[in-house]
Amino acid sequence: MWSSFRLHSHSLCKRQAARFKALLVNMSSLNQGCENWRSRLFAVDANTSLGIPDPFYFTCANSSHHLPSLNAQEWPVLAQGGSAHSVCITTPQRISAARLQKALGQKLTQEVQGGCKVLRLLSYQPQDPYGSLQGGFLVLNALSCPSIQAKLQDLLGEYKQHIRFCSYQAGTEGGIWQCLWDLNGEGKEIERCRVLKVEVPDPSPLVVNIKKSALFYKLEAACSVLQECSTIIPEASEVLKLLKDARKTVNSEKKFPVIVIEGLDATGKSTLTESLKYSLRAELLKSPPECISPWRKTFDTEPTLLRRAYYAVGNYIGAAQIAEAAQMSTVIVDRYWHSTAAYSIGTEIGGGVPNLPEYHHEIYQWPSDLLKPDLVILLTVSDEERLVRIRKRGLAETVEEKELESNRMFRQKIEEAYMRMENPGCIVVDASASKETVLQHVLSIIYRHCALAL
Ligand SMILES: Nc1ncnc2c1ncn2[C@@H]1O[C@H](COP(=O)(O)OP(=O)(O)OP(=O)(O)O)[C@@H](O)[C@H]1O
Ligand SMILES: Cc1cn([C@H]2C[C@H](O)[C@@H](COP(=O)(O)O)O2)c(=O)[nH]c1=O
Repeated sequence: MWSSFRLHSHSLCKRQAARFKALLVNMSSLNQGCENWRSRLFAVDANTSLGIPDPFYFTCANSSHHLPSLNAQEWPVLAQGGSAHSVCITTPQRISAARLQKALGQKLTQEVQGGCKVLRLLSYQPQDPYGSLQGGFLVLNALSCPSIQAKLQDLLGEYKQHIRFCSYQAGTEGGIWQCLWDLNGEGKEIERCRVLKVEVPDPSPLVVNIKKSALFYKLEAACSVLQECSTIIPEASEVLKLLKDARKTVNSEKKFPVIVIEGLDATGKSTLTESLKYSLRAELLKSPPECISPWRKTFDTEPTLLRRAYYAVGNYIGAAQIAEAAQMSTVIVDRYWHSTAAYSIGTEIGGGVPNLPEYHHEIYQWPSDLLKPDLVILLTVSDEERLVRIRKRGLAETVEEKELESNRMFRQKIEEAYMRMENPGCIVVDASASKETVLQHVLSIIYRHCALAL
């Protein structure tokens, strides 16, 4: 890195050379602190609507590193005269970091328009992927726009204590350099390092992110998020209080079967579960449970970490109610863990089905401390039929439901995630037939699997 800087400095004019000297002084004082930053592994998430169908990965190191340098031609945006900048959120406190990620995402997409792509960026230290994960963004500008850096510095100035801002430049030797900027005052370059090629890493930062902040495989993990945010979102304490109450009378031995009905919205779950309730004289429960639904809107507008913790805790409150009800009758549940998992995975992995983690991956497994149903039915209908049903129904939609309506790839990804769930897996039922035919089909599956008399 040092020799490359020296080579580079030959062509610098006097003023630039003076600035460069100051930079080296800065670097030596910052070298210790930047060691961590330099070896980070970055994942840029796919975003089909922005024309990035697959995630891509890179790392940064000094020039003596053995990995091949990323060639400017391999980052077409730079090769074609565009620009690239990254923002990494360094706040260690996860609730603040999650809120900052959401606020910055909205700000960047609203304010940097005109050929700019704002992509989700995740990075970690390979020696400690879970402890060092950081969120952020990569801003790609296809057009040559010299003012973009100034605009970003201006936009990000107020967050300077909590972010690391970098620009990317094609070097004279054909490689790419990542330049770390100090956002104080006019902003100045502090350090630069080479951008190196990385194949798909294991674990992928995208999967680490799911396990850390989008899917909770233990009640304790989801509760600690709600506890941490209860000072800023009082509703979180209410949810925890209801959890405590619900679990006071937990019955672990079920006497009657528990049957879950899953599927994308408007596939006919409510219609079917109401009919099953009547046909089987069953108790009908829904996720999230009614007692916490007054706070659903609040959590739906919060960042992923908080929103998913709410749904996760909802499953455990639901589990206590299911266990109680299963003492007296068959229980039908409209959505449960599989919805929580499929929507989290489908939302947190960009692009299409090929980007999902492979079959039997740990993220498709059931949480060990959550009551398991005896049977899970997944309703599927064609895209066309589902849209007809949504329009006929005319209810308000969540952001995801709107996304599902407009984005076929997103729909396929969530449905595929449902199908990859294991222990228990889903039995897929084509629900395009009439309501009565679907009911009879599902009843026959229930009788077969749950040994109920016809
Ligand atoms: N088999 C069917 N054939 C035709 N229409 C149906 C069928 N099942 C349900 N519908 C209609 O489709 C619409 C959506 O059904 P329903 O509300 O049961 O879906 P849902 O899966 O519960 O949706 P959500 O998850 O969004 O609450 C309703 O208008 C319903 O009457
Ligand atoms: C239970 C549950 C729901 N969601 C999201 C997925 C959809 O956007 C809506 C559907 O809810 P509806 O009450 O069936 O209309 O909620 C989720 O993300 N995670 C969950 O656990």
